[in-house]
Amino acid sequence: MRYLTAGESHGPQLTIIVEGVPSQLPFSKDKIDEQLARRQKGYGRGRRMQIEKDRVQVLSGVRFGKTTGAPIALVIENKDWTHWKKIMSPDPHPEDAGKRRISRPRPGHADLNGAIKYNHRDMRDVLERSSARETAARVAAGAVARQVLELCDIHVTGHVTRIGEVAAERPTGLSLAEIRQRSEDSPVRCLDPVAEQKMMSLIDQAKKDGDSLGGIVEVIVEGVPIGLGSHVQWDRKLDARIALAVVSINAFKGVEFGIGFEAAERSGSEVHDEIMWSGERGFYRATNRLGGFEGGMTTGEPIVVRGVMKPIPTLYKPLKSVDIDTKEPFEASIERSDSCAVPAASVVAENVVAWEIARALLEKFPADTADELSEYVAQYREKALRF
Ligand SMILES: Cc1cc2nc3c(=O)[nH]c(=O)nc-3n(C[C@H](O)[C@H](O)[C@H](O)COP(=O)(O)O)c2cc1C
Ligand SMILES: C=C(O[C@@H]1CC(C(=O)O)=C[C@@H](OP(=O)(O)O)[C@H]1O)C(=O)O
Repeated sequence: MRYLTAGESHGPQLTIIVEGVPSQLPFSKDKIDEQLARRQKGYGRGRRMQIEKDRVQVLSGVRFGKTTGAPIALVIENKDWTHWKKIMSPDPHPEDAGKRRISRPRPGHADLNGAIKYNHRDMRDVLERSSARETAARVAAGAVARQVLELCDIHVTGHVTRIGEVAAERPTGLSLAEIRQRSEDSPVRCLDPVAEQKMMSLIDQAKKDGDSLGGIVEVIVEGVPIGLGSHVQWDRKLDARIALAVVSINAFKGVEFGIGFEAAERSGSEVHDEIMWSGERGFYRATNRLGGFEGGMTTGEPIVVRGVMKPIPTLYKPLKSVDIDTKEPFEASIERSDSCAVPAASVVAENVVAWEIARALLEKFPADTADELSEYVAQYREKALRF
């Protein structure tokens, strides 16, 4: 499977083309809309989310509720575009062109590097595409992948484990359904009600101070067969591909699996997951400290991956920067902005991870139809159990 996205933050729409989805897969537009709606929520989002109401249009590759095997073209409209038609016009000499030219780069955003690289004197030509509006498109692609995963009884969920200085570990023993429900009920997608309140106050304070906050999100995937990904070539290692997908989310700066960076502090006997066997389960692990991966392949234990998001770069609080025209320093660049988007980003993370797993699943079990795929997976699971 592969996909491409196109579209600017204030252009008419986001466009997604998804290819490689098997035919005859029951396809639900509502399930995509559900993921898009989840991404729009979250305490700390700015005014743009009150304008948008993301819904997908399915333009190809689906007929009478099932995939045909052809490329699936999806569109998400930007409602805000009506206010930006002139500024975003593709015409050579649009009326008002240049009126709102941006010459003041924000530290932490793509503005300055993109302007120099692509020779744009109006940094809108950079920020429109570097905007995390594009993550709506990635969520739509991920929501298609989730439908492939559901067919094979693989389920993905996520939650927030930190915002700023407030951490909230996942209580042990929660089922995936409970994690999903609790994070769904929380405005910051956090599983701990005490931490939730602290996170919300912290976001209120950051907003008041004209500042922003980052955090950490965790994604958990259950039902993954042993052996997705491969040790034989660097770019086939599935943990590495998931790491790329997570760090490619706007403002994400790092990723870890299982105990992650804590592995550096522990000795081997406190890190590696001992191998067990039972007739009922086949091979399994006593613990899951490595987060579901060894040798770039899934171990069959839940995949546990965390990503760290830096604070949002657009601030009301002045940060030093230099105007690209006058070369004079200035100290404030006021733009409408989110103050914390970690809860929304956890939904993006779930969906980009879902995409990578579905892709790896179809690499291990190449199938033209949904039936073939579920049959191959079931056969393999049986074989692995008897190994
Ligand atoms: C869901 C989401 C919403 C975001 N909202 C904003 C925002 O309102 N303002 C902003 O400056 N950056 C926002 N960002 C972060 C920027 O898009 C990101 O920092 C920028 O593209 C630069 O890329 P980098 O941080 O990955 O280097 C958001 C990120 C995500 C994932
Ligand atoms: C539009 C979305 O996120 C945007 C991401 C973003 C940025 O710079 O990344 C800036 C803001 O948009 P605007 O410039 O219109 O205020 C966010 O709201 C979205 O998530 O759908």
